[in-house]
Amino acid sequence: MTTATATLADVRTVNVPLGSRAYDVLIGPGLVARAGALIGERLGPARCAIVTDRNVASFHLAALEAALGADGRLVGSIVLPPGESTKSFRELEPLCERLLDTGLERGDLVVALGGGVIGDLAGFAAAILRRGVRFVQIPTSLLAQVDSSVGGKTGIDTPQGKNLIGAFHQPGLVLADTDVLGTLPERELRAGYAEVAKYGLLGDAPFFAWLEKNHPSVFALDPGPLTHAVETSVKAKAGIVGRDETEQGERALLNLGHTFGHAFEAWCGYSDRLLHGEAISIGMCIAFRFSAAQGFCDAAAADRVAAHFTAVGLPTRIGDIPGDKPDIEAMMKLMAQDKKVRHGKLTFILARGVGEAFIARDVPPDTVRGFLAGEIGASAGR
Ligand SMILES: NC(=O)c1ccc[n+]([C@@H]2O[C@H](COP(=O)([O-])OP(=O)(O)OC[C@H]3O[C@@H](n4cnc5c(N)ncnc54)[C@H](O)[C@@H]3O)[C@@H](O)[C@H]2O)c1
Ligand SMILES: O=C(O)C(=O)C[C@@H](O)[C@H](O)[C@H](O)COP(=O)(O)O
Ligand SMILES: [Zn+2]
Repeated sequence: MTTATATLADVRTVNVPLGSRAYDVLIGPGLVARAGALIGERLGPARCAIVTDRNVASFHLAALEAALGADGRLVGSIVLPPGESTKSFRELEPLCERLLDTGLERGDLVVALGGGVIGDLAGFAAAILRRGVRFVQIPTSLLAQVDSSVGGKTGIDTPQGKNLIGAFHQPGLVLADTDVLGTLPERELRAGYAEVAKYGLLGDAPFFAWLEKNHPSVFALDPGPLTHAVETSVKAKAGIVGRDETEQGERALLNLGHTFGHAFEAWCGYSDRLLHGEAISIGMCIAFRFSAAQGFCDAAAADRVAAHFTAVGLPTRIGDIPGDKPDIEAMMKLMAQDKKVRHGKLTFILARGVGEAFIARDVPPDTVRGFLAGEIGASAGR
């Protein structure tokens, strides 16, 4: 599914400025077919082990194997089950052993070909294999192209909460081939769009306004608007990560909607019932409604956010989650595991308006409990 006629002139490059660990994110068509040469130019003659999932493999693995096999650098491909539940200890252990069986050395490369699940899992395996081997991200979902492949957060989920076991481990290169999005299911495209909109909501009001107008072209995968949306997102993330790699401060803004959203995902058992992007769509709407309830922003801003997510077909309320409704005490327990908790206090990303998110470190649990109980109550019978 790559464009044979695409040239490197169509490719945008965003640098993630991390000193000795800086790397490029290439965005554009035809990158999978050129992966061998692009990796060779930037990372030298390393050998590669591909990690992917069954869905992605069925469309794109042969092309990547051909690209990496051409110059003899491919040592093997590992194909895992698709879905969030793959981001687990259950899959991590055999993955590490299979990677060791390929004989991959520290200077070699784990190549993650897939969405955020494969990127997070394979990146974490690379971080702990032989105490750290290099890795390359080839993100194949919209979510992975705009968010998870950039910034070095890797890890797995546990019943206690999302991404609670993991490491910061930066990739050496990211190849975001926009052609591969052509095979992504519509629901996954929508879920990834929630993270695109996040960049507008957290710090770029003009970008959010652009999305309100241009979202049909993004969903149609029109190359110009699609590349603009991916590049704007990656630039925003690269800037934040470059200033605060390990989330001591500003990086927490990228967590807008996630304290609520992660708790919903855990409640749903990390299943297809609720995708990550859907969970954070609801989470961002709640964060804006909560901000309005606390007097930080106008109710009109919260309405505007929900109206846009509704327009693109994303869920905005707890009542949009299929099945039984979350239990408030279970939610509070899950949110208490959030990695932003400091001295036992919950941290939320709230907003003064569209494009004006801020970090609120001192939100009293009872205020959150009361508000969220109201959101859950309002969803009853929906
Ligand atoms: N590390 C980070 O900074 C970061 C950022 C955001 C999200 N995440 C994590 O990313 C995960 C979600 O990622 P996701 O939405 O990509 O989910 P995913 O990896 O499960 O991919 C979505 C689905 O689409 C399929 N798919 C992917 N690319 C395809 C393609 N081109 N053609 C056909 N099918 C394709 C996959 O097989 C899967 O079924 C979550 O675990 C989330 O926590 C991490
Ligand atoms: O890169 C970041 O920083 C983010 O917060 C991006 C989020 O979209 C992503 O879901 C991330 O995995 C959440 O991180 P966590 O530290 O809350 O697990
Ligand atoms: Zn996210």
